[in-house]
Amino acid sequence: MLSSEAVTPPPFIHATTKHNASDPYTYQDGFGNHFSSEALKGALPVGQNTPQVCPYGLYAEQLSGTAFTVGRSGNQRSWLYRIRPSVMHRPFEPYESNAGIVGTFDARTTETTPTQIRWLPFPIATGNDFVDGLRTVGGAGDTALKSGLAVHVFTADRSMEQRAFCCSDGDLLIVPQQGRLDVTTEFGKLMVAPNEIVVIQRGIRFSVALPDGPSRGYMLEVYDGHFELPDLGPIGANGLANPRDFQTPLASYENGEPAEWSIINKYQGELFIAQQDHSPFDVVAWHGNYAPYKYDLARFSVIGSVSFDHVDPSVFTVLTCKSPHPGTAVADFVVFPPRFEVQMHTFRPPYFHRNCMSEFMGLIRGEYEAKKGGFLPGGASLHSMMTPHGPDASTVANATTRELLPGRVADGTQAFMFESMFQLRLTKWAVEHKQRDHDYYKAWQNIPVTFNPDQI
Ligand SMILES: O=C(O)Cc1cc(O)ccc1O
Ligand SMILES: [Fe+2]
Repeated sequence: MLSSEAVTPPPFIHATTKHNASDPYTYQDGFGNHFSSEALKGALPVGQNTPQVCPYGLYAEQLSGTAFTVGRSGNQRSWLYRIRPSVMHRPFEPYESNAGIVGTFDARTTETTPTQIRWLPFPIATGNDFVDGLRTVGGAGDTALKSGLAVHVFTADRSMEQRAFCCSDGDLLIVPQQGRLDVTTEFGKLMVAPNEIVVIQRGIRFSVALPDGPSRGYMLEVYDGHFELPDLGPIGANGLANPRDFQTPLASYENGEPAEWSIINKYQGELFIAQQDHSPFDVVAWHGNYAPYKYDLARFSVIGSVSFDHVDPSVFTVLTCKSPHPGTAVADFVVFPPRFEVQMHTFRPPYFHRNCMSEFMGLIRGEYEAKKGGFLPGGASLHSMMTPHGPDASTVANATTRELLPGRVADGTQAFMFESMFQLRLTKWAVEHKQRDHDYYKAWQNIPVTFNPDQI
């Protein structure tokens, strides 16, 4: 029997929906909705997108997230009503201040190895904002052909000031690990705490302030498609990440006073900068279904085995970016949430595995259930395609000898995985990083041989 003492309270759900339009961190709930939002009453044109003159003298601008002719169920676009059209900027020039962003993954710029790789926590460098503190760990494919993905980490101790970033190469899924990110976007503001994620789609301008000081996190970039909720199959209509828990900002704008702003644009894997004399966050109203959103991982409704065996981690998929191959993702964002474990006569930890997908993992907090040390918050691991991996020796020793009482697993922790059908190549920065743990292979060397042919 499960005694009440043995039960740790369920995870605390901290983000509450607010409907107070005077609070800039106010959200609209839902995934993939056609939202409408206006910061000034009457700013959204009624019944048409492009009136001859828009209310309040605003300019209409469409942001297309899919080709015009994509079918209705997949078509994504928004209409923005702004003080100035975003074309009012001076020409883009190469941006030289961050050479750590990589967008081509060939043998000249990157390296590869099938060895299991782990990094101890990436130290937070000083003097960088979110853009200058971005480093590409690895990736695959080609932005120009809209095929592939990149994995980045960021460390920053300065807010972006009068600087906006935009990624022309793909959609960004950002996972803060330390310190909240105060994200101003063209669509409004989002406050994103560790254990929450934010998705900012291709082309959307945003700026990151750091209300808690130094910050660190991970970023997945997909060069094609958009994130969607995974199908639920026999699970039914509810569970995993529920659509109503995704939150999109309400319109909020900065006034049109002249001020010098920089737009830093990642285009074809390279950074460019353009100057303009006004804030890019001058959108007074918008409508559409192409807009950033955040999600609190504590709201994930966990499915698992209640009888025996370890279920594949696909049941922990929060978001997926599908490829043309059914069931095979360009990238899945998977979490390992706190939950009950009740399986009988079962080796309960993540099983030993060789996968036809690449597995990049990070840790937001606590200790991952398969690694008792070495895999630390703010660090990362990569188990490449067909590379063997699994629980470390001490986890195996415990899992094979423990009494299988019902219990809690992973309380207070949150690990995640970017799982991809692509083979990742690593940047020199990642391969040569001083935090790379060259002893990682030792995690598995002391697994005892328990084979006994006379046992039965
Ligand atoms: O720890 C890992 O590498 C990820 C992982 C998790 C799991 O629950 C099952 C298999 C697996 O590879
Ligand atoms: Fe695996």
